[in-house]
Amino acid sequence: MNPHDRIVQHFHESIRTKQMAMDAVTESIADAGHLMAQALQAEGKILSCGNGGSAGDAQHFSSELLNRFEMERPGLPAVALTTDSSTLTSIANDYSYEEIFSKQVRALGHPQDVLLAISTSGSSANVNAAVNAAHERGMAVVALSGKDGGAMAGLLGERDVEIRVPSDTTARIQEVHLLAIHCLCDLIDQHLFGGA
Ligand SMILES: O=C(CO)[C@@H](O)[C@H](O)[C@H](O)[C@H](O)COP(=O)(O)O
Ligand SMILES: [Zn+2]
Repeated sequence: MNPHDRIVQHFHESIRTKQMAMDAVTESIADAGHLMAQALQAEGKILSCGNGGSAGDAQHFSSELLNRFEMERPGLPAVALTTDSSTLTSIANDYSYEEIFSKQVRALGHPQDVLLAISTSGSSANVNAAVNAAHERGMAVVALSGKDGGAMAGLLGERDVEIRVPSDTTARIQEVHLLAIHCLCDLIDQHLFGGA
């Protein structure tokens, strides 16, 4: 297939996935936005984590809370657990890669906080360990996943929200995750600061 046709195929697949996902995840995004806004209103913060492209999404989300999304408003408390290379490398080196997020959750997390756990497969051990650590700290979890939800789906409880993208393609799932992240930012702003 020539480059032009490959590009068109990616665009068509992405459009199709977003169309399909819209019906599947709208309610869960609304629930997650409400949960996060309530946490922030209660002086809580949002911790976020993920691997690879999802680490980028974790940082994208935290930056839009700390700085701003579209509305002029004060910064909101958020921490991406994917950025501090000294912390990440020392935990991986001294303990294991699986603990790079969970050890941070245990150090930073409080019951009024929320963890945004991002994994297209739902089977990344370090993200799932962070989910368990968040529960130990009494925190609620918003899971951004895909495929069959992976092992992460089985870790979630009543207070948690799962936003599972109905696709088996990692890149397509990530493209919907980013759209969901922007919806969450908008819902938080609307909930906390009203009107556009
Ligand atoms: O961004 C991509 C693929 O589009 C990759 O970097 C991807 O994030 C990595 O393979 C991750 O390790 C996948 O982890 P997960 O989404 O299954 O938790
Ligand atoms: Zn990617």
